[in-house]
Amino acid sequence: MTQNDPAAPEHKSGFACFVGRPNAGKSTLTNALVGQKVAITSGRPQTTRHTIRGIVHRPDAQLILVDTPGLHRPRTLLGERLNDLVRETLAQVDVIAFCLPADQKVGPGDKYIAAQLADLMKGRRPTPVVAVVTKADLVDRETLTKHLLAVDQLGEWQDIVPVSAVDGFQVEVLEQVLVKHLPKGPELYPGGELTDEPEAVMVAELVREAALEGVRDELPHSLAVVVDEILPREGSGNPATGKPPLLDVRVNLFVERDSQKAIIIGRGGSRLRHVGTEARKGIEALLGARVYLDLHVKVAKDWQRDPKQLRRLGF
Ligand SMILES: Nc1nc2c(ncn2[C@@H]2O[C@H](COP(=O)(O)OP(=O)(O)OP(=O)(O)O)[C@@H](O)[C@H]2O)c(=O)[nH]1
Repeated sequence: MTQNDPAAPEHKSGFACFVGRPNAGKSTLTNALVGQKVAITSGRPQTTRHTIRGIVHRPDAQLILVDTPGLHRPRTLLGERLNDLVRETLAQVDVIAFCLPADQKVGPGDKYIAAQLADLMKGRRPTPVVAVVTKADLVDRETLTKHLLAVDQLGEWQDIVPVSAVDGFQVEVLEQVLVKHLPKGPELYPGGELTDEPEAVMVAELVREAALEGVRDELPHSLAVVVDEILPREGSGNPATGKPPLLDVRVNLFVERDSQKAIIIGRGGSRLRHVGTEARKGIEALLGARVYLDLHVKVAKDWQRDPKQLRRLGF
């Protein structure tokens, strides 16, 4: 069947959104579907702060993935804002993928989300929900079967799909299932475009990822990263030869306490230098140019609880 075939199914397009408790594998799955690193994964809970879209292009469909922060019980003002953001997103998408990791029993966090989704499904225009059992590679067949049954009991899902983003198991099947729920429609984004996030947000995410690598405790919730400026350095680069300019990228890392600042910076600044080197590699790949990365660590006391600070930091 060709695209010009009158019997060919019409093109579909729309939005899918991933929800699930922190660390459920939402970002990794988004990346596996889109095939490029657009959302950060740091191995720590609640690191995805921004709604990042990846786009799956197919001849018959365009699937736009909205990767949200985990829907969780709010403990702080930041938590409440994140939940509002999630609910707003959920009401607007065409299909929701509820991620539940196969290597963890269905717990209170999952039940909380299931209850929220059940509420949403009672609405006038209920959004279909597909349950996705992630990290299938981490468990044996028997455990997976038991888990699928437990997930089935948890709510009224349109489909239940086990996947592994790491070995690719059933990732295509999931894509198929999500596309099935999209309405007929034209391409919403021109071909080839993988994300519509502003570059600055992606640069901030790369720095955040590098800064969180290997640090335990409170830090994931207490670190906000804001890109101050991205400027081509004067006199660098040569349009005639196609040599890209050197970019000066200035980034602020906000923590809540002096002790956290010390953790980020490390002894004699060694850790921050390492963070800079790691983040720079990703930013150069992203922007396709050489980068001079200037990192500044600042203390913004209790920023998670202060509405003014939250606004200033972009939440
Ligand atoms: N073995 C295995 N590990 C996975 C898989 N998917 C994700 N992980 C790991 O699980 C951890 C969490 O994955 P993320 O994709 O960051 O999870 P998330 O749901 O986006 O997390 P938050 O942003 O905190 O809500 C990371 O260490 C991933 O490498 C998978 O299919 N198999």
